[in-house]
Amino acid sequence: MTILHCGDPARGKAWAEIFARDLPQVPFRCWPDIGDGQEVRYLIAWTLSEEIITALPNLEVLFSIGAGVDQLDLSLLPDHVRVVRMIEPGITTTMAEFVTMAVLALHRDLPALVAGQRSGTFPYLPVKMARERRVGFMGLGELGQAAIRMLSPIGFRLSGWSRSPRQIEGVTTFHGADGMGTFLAQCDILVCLLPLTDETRGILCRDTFAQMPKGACLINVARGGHLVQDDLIEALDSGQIGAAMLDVSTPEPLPETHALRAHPAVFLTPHIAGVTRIDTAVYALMDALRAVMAGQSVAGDIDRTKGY
Ligand SMILES: O=CC(=O)O
Repeated sequence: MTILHCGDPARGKAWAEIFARDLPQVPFRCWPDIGDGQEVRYLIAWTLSEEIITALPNLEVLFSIGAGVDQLDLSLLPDHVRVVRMIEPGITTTMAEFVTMAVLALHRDLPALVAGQRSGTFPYLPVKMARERRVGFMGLGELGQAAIRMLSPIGFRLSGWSRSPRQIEGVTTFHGADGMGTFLAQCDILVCLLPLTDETRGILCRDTFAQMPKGACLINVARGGHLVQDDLIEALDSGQIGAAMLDVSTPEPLPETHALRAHPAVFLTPHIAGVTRIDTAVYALMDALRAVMAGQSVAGDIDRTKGY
């Protein structure tokens, strides 16, 4: 009953040592050193290949190294293989910190201030207080709720949209297709933290931007596939969207000549908002593995029919 790590060798080495100490009954191996492939019941990976899946005929559970699972080609997996995403304090905290930074940066017009520094105009822009700014979250899962908790004491007016109804203290919530228009109409800053599925691909598009207040801002810390990049460029150029902070793009990184790279109203970061931490994720992984071995459900269980 072996667990196989497939990814960054430094992380694999560190985790192998911690497993040997804390969960010695589950041998921990690092790809490509799989030993007897028949023994591997558990795989922890960021992406999948046919070569890996073919080498593991008795695989039972795939653990994602990340919070999302869309980067794993799940069609390679037999239907019975359970998929568990990573829920760990390192990702949650770094994501909440990043979103807080991004919301504050857009709230205080940082892109325009930086552009003003570069051009030497140093514009004296009107200043609003947090209680005058409406921040809306698309996606109210683990990461969205953590960011909301961090932002809440600053005083922003918080709202959220999700596929099915959610109640969160201090947050005005909307759901489903019917709730989308009303939600968007009151987003001065929109934060996307949705899982990427067939339904959410391209959700940040011309039609969505048109329903937001003129000059509203966008933060995408989910996946590049949520955003129709050409629609964003058009919305930025028309002033419908005032500024954007994008931690993800298609592809990553964007080509050097891409219009978003040099756009004065856009901040791009290299998919670094929420980071799986070597020192915290290993304990979350061991907890999830212990629960799985005891036949229990875990918070990160993925419904493979829904994709999240
Ligand atoms: O994008 C990062 C993750 O899925 O954790």
